[in-house]
Amino acid sequence: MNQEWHQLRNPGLIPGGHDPAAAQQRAEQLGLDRWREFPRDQMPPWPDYSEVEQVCEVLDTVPPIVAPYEVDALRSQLAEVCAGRAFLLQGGDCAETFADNTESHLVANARTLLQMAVVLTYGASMPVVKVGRVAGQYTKPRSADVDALGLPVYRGDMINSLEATPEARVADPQRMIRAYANAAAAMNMLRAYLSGGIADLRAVHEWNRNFVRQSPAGERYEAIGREIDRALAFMSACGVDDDALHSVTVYASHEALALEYDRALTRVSDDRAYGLSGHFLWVGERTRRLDGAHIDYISRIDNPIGVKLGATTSPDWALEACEKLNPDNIPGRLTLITRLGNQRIRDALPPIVEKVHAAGREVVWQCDPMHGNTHESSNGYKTRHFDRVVDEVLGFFEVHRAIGTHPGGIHIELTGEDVTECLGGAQALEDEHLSQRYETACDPRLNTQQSLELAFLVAEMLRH
Ligand SMILES: O=C[C@H](O)[C@H](O)COP(=O)(O)O
Ligand SMILES: C=C(OP(=O)(O)O)C(=O)O
Ligand SMILES: [Mn+2]
Repeated sequence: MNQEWHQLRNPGLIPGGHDPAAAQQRAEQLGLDRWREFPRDQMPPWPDYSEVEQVCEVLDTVPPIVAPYEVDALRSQLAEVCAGRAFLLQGGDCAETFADNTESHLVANARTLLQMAVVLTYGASMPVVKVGRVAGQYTKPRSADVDALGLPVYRGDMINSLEATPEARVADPQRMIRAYANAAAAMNMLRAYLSGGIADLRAVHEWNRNFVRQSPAGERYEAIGREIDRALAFMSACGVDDDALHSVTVYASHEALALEYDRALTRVSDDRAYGLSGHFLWVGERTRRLDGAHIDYISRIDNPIGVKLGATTSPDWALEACEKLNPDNIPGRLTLITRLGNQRIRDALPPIVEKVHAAGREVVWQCDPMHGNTHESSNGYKTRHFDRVVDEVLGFFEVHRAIGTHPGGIHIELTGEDVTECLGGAQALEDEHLSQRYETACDPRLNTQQSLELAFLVAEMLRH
């Protein structure tokens, strides 16, 4: 039975139980452990590597967080984005934490993502592929090894604790097991809830109507809100199948940073490997050296993958990354996530896009308007201004429209809670408001209102 199931959906997956010797042999053929030989930035300061290895032996045999056929489905959907026929919305916490891995937090984030997706679907008149930074976003690359208090820096709940004591900041490999358990629980809950009513299009639209009613900037968004009302009424009059409007797929993504974790959750088939710690894995700005461990690892798995491109990226580098990460030029395989900053995007993005495009490289272009727009507030908070976030997305659309490429998607750090971490937006948050609810474990996230406002603004950009 088990064997038939695998063969039906994934011809080639090792059927039935687990054969460590066969798996190891295939892993060697696929080079899945070559990353261990390469330079590795942001290496967690594990005090005792043998404990890491013991933990990985456990993770080697656990059931994966996601299924191979879902990974394949996401790649196909991203191929549609690549072809200009769909839009990618990716978002969630900068850093998930074990403490916040609760039903209410997961639902709030998923709901916000779905609300944004409805608005964007309408604005783009195309399907929106929804990807959460969820069920595994537990590691953080950092700019410095020590924090403001002189303690070893917090590197995400998979590695150490945010608590400000020297003991809590020691990297603890057992945390990978807790991260796995939390990721599995999150994915389990999301799958159930997303097909159990929270994604119902009419309910999601009703929440958006409330947003429009309550937002100080609501008037500006009323027109789109009313148009969506009419579209829904039309669909319902046509008898559009209720089920189709009731359930939604949200894929899971995280930064592939703690490579031991992602490697241990990689499963091998005869001819390919799936990183099953999440559907979509990306390599961050601080770990993207082409001769490094992270790029090598993601180059060998079959998932859709991404790489962040910061302000120092040259067009040649971007092209080389495409050749290395997507040698067969498979549409949907590679997403280039630019995070250049609103002041740079209009100058820095065109040569990158032109070079990659002229070479005929298939990529999804995605804009992360968060990480290039971070500054310190007058009262010492790491923050971002909503206007700069919006302006970077605007610049992204301008550049792609001018070149004739598809502005494929956005990548946002957000939460479905009313935190006060980013400035501006219709609530006009200012420096003095930041202390009210500054709850992030790492970077400042757009709150619910700011996220929805961004979605309405991007919908306007998509329509023009
Ligand atoms: O999420 C991104 C990075 O981890 C983060 O921006 C680095 O932050 P730091 O500069 O506070 O270390
Ligand atoms: C670390 C991140 O981004 P970047 O690598 O672009 O700085 C992130 O997405 O949280
Ligand atoms: Mn971040």
